Amino acid sequence: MNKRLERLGFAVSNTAKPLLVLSGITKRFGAVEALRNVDLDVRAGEVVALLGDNGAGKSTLIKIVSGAHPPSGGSMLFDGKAVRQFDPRHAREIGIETIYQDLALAENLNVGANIFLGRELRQHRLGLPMLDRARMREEATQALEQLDIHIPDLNQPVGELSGGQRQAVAVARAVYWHAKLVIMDEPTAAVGVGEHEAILQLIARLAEHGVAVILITHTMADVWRVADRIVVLTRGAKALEGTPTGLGEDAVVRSMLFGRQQA
Ligand SMILES: Nc1ncnc2c1ncn2[C@@H]1O[C@H](COP(=O)(O)OP(=O)(O)OP(=O)(O)O)[C@@H](O)[C@H]1O
Repeated sequence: MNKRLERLGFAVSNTAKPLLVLSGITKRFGAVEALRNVDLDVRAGEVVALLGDNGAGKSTLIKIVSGAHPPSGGSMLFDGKAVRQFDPRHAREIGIETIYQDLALAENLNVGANIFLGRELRQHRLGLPMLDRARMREEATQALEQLDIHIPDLNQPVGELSGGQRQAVAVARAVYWHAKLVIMDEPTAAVGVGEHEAILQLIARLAEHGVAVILITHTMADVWRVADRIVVLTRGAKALEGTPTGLGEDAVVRSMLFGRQQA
């Protein structure tokens, strides 16, 4: 199975151990303690929904995993190695891609150019490095096919695509660059009903291909559709953890509102 995925170009992790292990993560912003002693494991091919009310600490936690903030305390292991360098470029290099709501796409460029944004393929012609547009287009097409994403005209500027298609381009870019963990921040927040479904299917496909997904969402129905596990943060601490069926929606919502004691 892993060999086949590797041939398809997916980054394959050792599934026996968790891919991401956060232990005792704490984050302080001056007097504000945004995270308190948070533990979190995520395995390859697993979709973990990270839930919590506004200000619970979800963004802070994913910013630590994606290298945007260093933690104030605690440790992070990724793919069996301790992470000591917290910067977004390093996170991407080790296989952690974060898809924020703005998707970080260049609206005026086409799909292929977006997949290779900042990491363009070049070829030498007459001794000069030139963009290899043909190869980028070919590889972009393959990256989309691997995830069963259909975009009729790859020459269209990304700004003209629908919200779901743009989300798919951002995911294809992550997978093309060998993401082992994809963090998605409210991916269905700004899309229509049909597109919403397509994004859920995309998340499920990522997991089928062995990619781990951390999903931040406020939409409970999405959690029950795609998540293998739920982690609820309340006021910076982990309040609840378990499978959707094991926990049940009432307990999850109560925990989001009231925290550990009352859940
Ligand atoms: N850069 C910062 N400086 C100071 N305080 C911050 C900073 N970032 C976050 N916080 C504080 O940390 C706490 C957690 O915020 P965070 O944005 O992580 O929550 P959240 O669960 O993502 O909420 P939301 O769903 O509203 O985005 C809040 O009290 C917030 O005000």
